[in-house]
Amino acid sequence: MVLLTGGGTGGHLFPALAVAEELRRRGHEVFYLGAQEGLEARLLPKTPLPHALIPAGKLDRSAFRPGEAWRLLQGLGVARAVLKARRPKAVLSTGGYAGFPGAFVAELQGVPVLLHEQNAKLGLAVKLLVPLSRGLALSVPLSLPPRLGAKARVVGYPVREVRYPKEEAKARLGFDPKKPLLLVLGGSQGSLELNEKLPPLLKPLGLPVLHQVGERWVERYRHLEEEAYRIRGFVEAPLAMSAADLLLARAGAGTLAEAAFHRLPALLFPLPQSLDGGAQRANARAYEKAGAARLGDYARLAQQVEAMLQNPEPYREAMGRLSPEGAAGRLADWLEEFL
Ligand SMILES: CC(=O)N[C@H]1[C@@H](OP(=O)(O)OP(=O)(O)OC[C@H]2O[C@@H](n3ccc(=O)[nH]c3=O)[C@H](O)[C@@H]2O)O[C@H](CO)[C@@H](O)[C@@H]1O
Repeated sequence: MVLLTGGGTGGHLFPALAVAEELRRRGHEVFYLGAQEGLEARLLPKTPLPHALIPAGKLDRSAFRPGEAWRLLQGLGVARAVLKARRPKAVLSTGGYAGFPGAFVAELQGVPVLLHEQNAKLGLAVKLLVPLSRGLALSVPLSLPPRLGAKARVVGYPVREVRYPKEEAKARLGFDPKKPLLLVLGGSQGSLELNEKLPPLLKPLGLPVLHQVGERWVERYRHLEEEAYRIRGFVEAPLAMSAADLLLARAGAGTLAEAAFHRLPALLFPLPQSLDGGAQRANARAYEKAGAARLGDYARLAQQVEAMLQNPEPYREAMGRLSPEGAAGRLADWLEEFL
């Protein structure tokens, strides 16, 4: 049995789910440990995965918050009980505050723990867990101090490797299969900036748009909905990315890895440095440098959209070169070394 843990946001949850699926395909038993208040609390009950949801205090670099510390302590207690009952032979943590308690307890008990970092920078949970871990799987090459570098292997970002034929995907989403489709993704929580700025700029273009605004904002933006401009709280990403001809998005590691898998050209609006320490700006620049995406400019958006729709091939090819295909398999291979 392999215990998978990680979440809070989609960027930490979906890679773990991709690995869970791969392990089950290979005949291994898996169990998922997530956080009560994370995205996983909503999604896990819709999967066939056995799971438990625990209290998991949010880790914060800059401040000590007693409520969160108390939840973390409670979470460590529940994680201990889950590990005792399930007796996993290996643990994979994809980080986020949800991925800390289970992996930390496992490390203290001597159970082999593998970590997966999605971004071009180590997150706090991964940083705290790495000293006692047995391996650090990376999405992209990082320069690390030698004692961490010795544990690290680049495996890529595990994505849900499901593609649909483009016209079929458009029809399934209720769009005209013959027209180009723009997809706006604000990340797993939605992006207020994209929600405010993009509709007035995109609507005059008269192109079909699927705009994911975030579950908690869907009522606020419902009034924007039109026949050709659909508002959704959350979309099924493999279907939406198969259908789309151009992506307008933040620059979360997950969204970008999936765009690469789907060879989907992208216009990127990374989170400001102050909100994530610069991870998304670094992600966006790497994709731009590779020729797979452009940084979005609200002042010139119409020209940017038109140019990319007219000549998508160079972007599609560059996205294809960045595709993380096989990452879930490589992580499953590594976990199997401990079984
Ligand atoms: C605000 C914040 O802390 N953002 C971080 C968070 O991003 P966040 O979780 O928002 O973003 P990512 O782009 O990495 O991942 C989102 C995931 O959710 C999926 N999805 C999203 C919307 C939707 O409607 N349907 C859907 O399935 C996407 O397909 C993707 O798999 O984790 C990422 C990976 O650690 C980081 O790079 C981001 O900086």
